[in-house]
Amino acid sequence: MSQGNVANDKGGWAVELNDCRKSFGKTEIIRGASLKVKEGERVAIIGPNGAGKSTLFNLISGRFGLTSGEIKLHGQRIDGLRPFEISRRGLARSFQVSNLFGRLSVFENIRCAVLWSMGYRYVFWKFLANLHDANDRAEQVMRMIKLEAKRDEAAMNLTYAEQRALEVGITIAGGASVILLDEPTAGMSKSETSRFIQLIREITVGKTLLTVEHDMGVVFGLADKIAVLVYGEVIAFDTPDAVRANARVQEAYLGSVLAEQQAAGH
Ligand SMILES: Nc1ncnc2c1ncn2[C@@H]1O[C@H](COP(=O)(O)OP(=O)(O)OP(=O)(O)O)[C@@H](O)[C@H]1O
Repeated sequence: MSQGNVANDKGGWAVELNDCRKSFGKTEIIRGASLKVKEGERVAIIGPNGAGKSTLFNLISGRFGLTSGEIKLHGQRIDGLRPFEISRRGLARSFQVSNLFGRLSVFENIRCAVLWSMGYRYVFWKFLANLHDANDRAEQVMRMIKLEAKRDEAAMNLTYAEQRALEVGITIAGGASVILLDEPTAGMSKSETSRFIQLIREITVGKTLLTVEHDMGVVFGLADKIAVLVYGEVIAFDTPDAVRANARVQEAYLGSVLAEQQAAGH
């Protein structure tokens, strides 16, 4: 692994996992995973089915508690915090399962996410005072995800790719600095995927991105670095070229996956 232990130029790591472990009952699923992600880096987490990728996301976002180890966001411990507390500290995640309000319009879906992130759910006078800011931010996000033309369309009437773009818009609506995307291109056609990757690239400029992904085309096209998770351990964390050339990764995972995806024309 070429991952150093010295913090980057900005003076810190965006996300740090130190010897993280997670058991469900007697089964240990995350088995001493460590990872240090620099500010502004785009990292793809890959690995076989059941390796623990989604579990790792659930640990980082606070949905699950750690069995042992520590997780830091911008140098501050976040393990033990609740998901909304972690989200207020600037980490946002998307879900594989749709998070949209089907009957609400594109604009309303985004504005809900903006207001939620501002924390004005219950304080009505604050809500009114800040509605203007929320509207501006929602308009801005809608432009970023290129759905201005669908502004008043109900989310349930969008195409699948548009719904996924809206999901990403909702994830970034609060202006989080660290974004976790769980299989963002799952279920998309090849052309939708390449457009979507470009979109993710644009909207995550200057942000730290962690993504779980099965499509190696997406991984190699998007990631600055790749973390390979096998049986709950990060066995490699390096640039795409170095990971591709890593014999242990080839043997444990990548060799068979690349052969399969090439055969399937991906
Ligand atoms: N809440 C839970 N309770 C018990 N076992 C769980 C729970 N969540 C996940 N697991 C188990 O942990 C293992 C890892 O699951 P996880 O979904 O994290 O893997 P993954 O790498 O994301 O897999 P995939 O690529 O198939 O999505 C699986 O064996 C799963 O059954």
